[in-house]
Amino acid sequence: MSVIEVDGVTRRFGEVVALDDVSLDVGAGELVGLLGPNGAGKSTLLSLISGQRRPDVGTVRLMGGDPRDALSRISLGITPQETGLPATLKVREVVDFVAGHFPRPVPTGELLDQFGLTEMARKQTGALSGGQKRRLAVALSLVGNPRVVLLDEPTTGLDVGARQALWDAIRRYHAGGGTVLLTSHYLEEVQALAERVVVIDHGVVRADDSLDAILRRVALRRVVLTVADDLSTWPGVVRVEQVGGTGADGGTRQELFTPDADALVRDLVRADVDFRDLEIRGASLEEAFAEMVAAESPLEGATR
Ligand SMILES: Nc1ncnc2c1ncn2[C@@H]1O[C@H](COP(=O)(O)OP(=O)(O)OP(=O)(O)O)[C@@H](O)[C@H]1O
Repeated sequence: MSVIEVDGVTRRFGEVVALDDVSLDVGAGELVGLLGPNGAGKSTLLSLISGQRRPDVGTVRLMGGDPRDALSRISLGITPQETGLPATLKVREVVDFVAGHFPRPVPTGELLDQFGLTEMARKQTGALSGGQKRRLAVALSLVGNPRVVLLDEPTTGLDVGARQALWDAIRRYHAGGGTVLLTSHYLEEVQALAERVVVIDHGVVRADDSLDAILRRVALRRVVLTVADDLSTWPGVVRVEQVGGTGADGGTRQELFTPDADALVRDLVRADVDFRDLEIRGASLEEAFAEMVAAESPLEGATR
């Protein structure tokens, strides 16, 4: 069953075409990563799915109904990019307040526990750090026991530990049958969580496929080894990146990009090149993304 159905949707803001004939179907229980550079149209798409805006052309269905109808949204949780929390309410009070709007909320204590917020339950939200506020904002999207959640850059601004904890919470929700559509500028976040990736750029869907299939589109493999020789002009090596300093034996850790890792390794062995600690890696989502979106795309530095 489709939880989200976006069919031939165009949305303009004046002269700007934020979404251009976008179609997207998300089935129950899917975890979909929506990836795109700044201004690609991701937030606009989420705002149409959550009924905050209407498309100019095309249709959007949420749980089979009109997302502008409150009944369709009863099964929806959402964490927007920026969340305004009432600064003088305590964490527990905010959770209770939001829970009060839903027929089957997650018990407040349980939710606080899941998101590591128990110790700050009595703190006013105005006294929380940016990362704690973000955790609370994502927790609030799940308080109503939703069947689907829309997370707009859920872990922006979080440190590594807090991000991992949030990923675990998202995974748990998904493992329990929940449907997730998340946007992220962190490619490793999409790679870590999503089973399916939708790449959007300039309002157009550029790719919509399983994470594995998207990664397979990138032809290059990475052969990582420590070697003293300069292999940048070796046949079959497209590019070399140095990934570590020079060791006592004169060897440096190098990453060789090649279309055929097997052939390259066979050649190196045949030529008796003295390498060690060989590793072969597939493409990263970052490389796949760069191939799909124009080189001058403003996503530079997106893997912060
Ligand atoms: N309320 C608005 N008024 C005018 N233009 C808007 C409005 N909201 C979005 N836009 C424009 O629509 C396009 C898509 O914006 P959107 O916020 O959906 O992109 P995004 O992919 O979410 O970007 P980011 O990653 O920076 O959050 C941009 O060109 C943006 O300037």
